[in-house]
Amino acid sequence: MEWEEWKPFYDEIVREMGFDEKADRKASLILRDILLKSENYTTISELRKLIRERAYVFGAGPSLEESLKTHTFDDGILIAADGATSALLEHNILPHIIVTDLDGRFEDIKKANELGSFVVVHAHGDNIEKLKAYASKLKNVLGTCQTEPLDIIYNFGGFTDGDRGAFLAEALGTREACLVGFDFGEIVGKWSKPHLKEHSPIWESKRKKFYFAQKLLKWLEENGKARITYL
Ligand SMILES: Nc1ncnc2c1ncn2[C@@H]1O[C@H](COP(=O)(O)OP(=O)(O)OP(=O)(O)O)[C@@H](O)[C@H]1O
Ligand SMILES: Nc1nc2c(c(=O)[nH]1)N=C(CO)CN2
Ligand SMILES: [Mg+2]
Repeated sequence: MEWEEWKPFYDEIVREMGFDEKADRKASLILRDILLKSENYTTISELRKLIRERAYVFGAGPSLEESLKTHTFDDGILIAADGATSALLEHNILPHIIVTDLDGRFEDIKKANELGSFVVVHAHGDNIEKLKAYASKLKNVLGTCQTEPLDIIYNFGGFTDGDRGAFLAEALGTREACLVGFDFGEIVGKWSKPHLKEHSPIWESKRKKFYFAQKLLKWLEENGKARITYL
């Protein structure tokens, strides 16, 4: 998704969610500084080397568990949205790429990163403290933002960790993005937040996030090159 295509979605998201666009822009500059200082950043060309015809993108919906029990996922590149990383690790599956705004279980993200997962870290106005605490502790980080892209900070489009995973798969050039554990609906999967012990009824801000995630995935289905499928 190009910047001009993303901007109208972003404007609506800022309005509806009540985000501070200036803080989002500041977060992007902060992440850039951290990555430049730590020299731990990577580029889209490095990630493109991993690409396969099929990408599996794992969301944190309740159906994820059953899918992990019944499929091997050995015929594609594996992209985990944030909290889904913990579920994959529990099933001894290491994602090639993790897409996160750093509000998942950091110990699991760090463990996967040490074992070889690339981490796509998203900067926004509400995770500046997390960026400062964690971004320099990772290696092989690709930075993303939701404001104008910078030299080493990319914007492929997409809002939540899950739909950004699908937009990343498209940007990497996969032919098919198969979405696993993307249930949306009324129940939030227990991997979505470190404090959740069980799958939980949806709360208001999450409902809005799911609305935009679905709207963006519909756009991708209609306008992207990759075929979007659901498991
Ligand atoms: N029922 C569901 N429960 C949880 N995640 C889901 C569900 N259906 C789809 N997903 C996708 O899986 C992704 C899991 O990411 P996660 O919830 O960890 O982070 P997030 O996008 O940062 O959300 P938040 O900002 O609310 O923490 C979501 O972004 C969403 O796109
Ligand atoms: N400013 C801001 N931006 C975001 C936020 C958020 O909570 N605040 N959450 C996201 C992932 O769901 C993506 N972008
Ligand atoms: Mg997250």
